[in-house]
Amino acid sequence: MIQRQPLIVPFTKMNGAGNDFVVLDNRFLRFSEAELEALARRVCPRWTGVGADGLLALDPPEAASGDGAAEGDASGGTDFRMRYRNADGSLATMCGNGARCLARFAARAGLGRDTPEGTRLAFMTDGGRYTARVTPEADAPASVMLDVPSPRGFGASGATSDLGDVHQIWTGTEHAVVFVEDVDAAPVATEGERLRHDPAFAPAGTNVNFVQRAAASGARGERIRVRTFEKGVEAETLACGTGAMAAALVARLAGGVDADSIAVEMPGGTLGVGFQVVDGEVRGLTLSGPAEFVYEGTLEWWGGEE
Ligand SMILES: N[C@H](CCC[C@H](N)C(=O)O)C(=O)O
Repeated sequence: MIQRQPLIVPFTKMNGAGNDFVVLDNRFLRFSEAELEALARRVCPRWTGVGADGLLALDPPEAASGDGAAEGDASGGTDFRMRYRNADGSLATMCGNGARCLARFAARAGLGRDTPEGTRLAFMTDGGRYTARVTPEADAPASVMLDVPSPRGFGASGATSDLGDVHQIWTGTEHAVVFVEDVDAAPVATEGERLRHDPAFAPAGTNVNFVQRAAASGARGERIRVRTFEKGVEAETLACGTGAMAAALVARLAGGVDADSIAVEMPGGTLGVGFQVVDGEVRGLTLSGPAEFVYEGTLEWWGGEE
């Protein structure tokens, strides 16, 4: 059917440490996966759209039978379903900063359970079931802590780089990690893009993180500096949550950083990564940091492809 009037779509602009998103309340809008893909390509470009690294949609919770990945958690209910599309419309199984922003959006919409420490929420994603805690609205600046399922697939990637070893780890989505002396001088655009397309990561591809360990020798190394080239944005972003976790974990497992709580400085802000390593296994992984509302607006949507 030819649509003669645009649909007026309310949206919220948010960011987590500069990783920015257009957020839709899809409980009411009910856009399909194909529509969300097309919408992401329409609204994420910075000159002709709103400008964002990705599109987030808050969907109603799925029936319990759909929550198969709930990891045997007897209390496996969820408050909502997260959908995420990269700026180019591609699906990412997880976005750490996006999940933190969507948790805050959901808490403000009245979802979750209020406790003295803030609002607790559970939600399903394409990367499994997550829980989050959003600090009370009165406690500015707001911070959101995400509890993250254990990472997988840590090891050598098979890709090579003149910069050194290329590690890989899955923290909800695909990540490569390369250590550098000076992250400010790292060739993020060129070497990041090359590794993103390296056959070792086909067919999914990978996000690529350049990591600088704490400079001072003798320091316990609780701080690292990271810049990330993101697939699906096909550029460096100001911060990446799953990338911060990948960088912190590889720094701990292979980078000589002896800490279970690592501050990850990214160009747009600092994210906190916590975990324990028990018998070589990572447990209790968390990601925390800011999640901010920027503005609300309305989009004109003509449907489908222009
Ligand atoms: N910025 C996101 C990652 C998006 C993942 C995406 N670029 C992909 O894997 O395709 C984060 O905070 O984790």
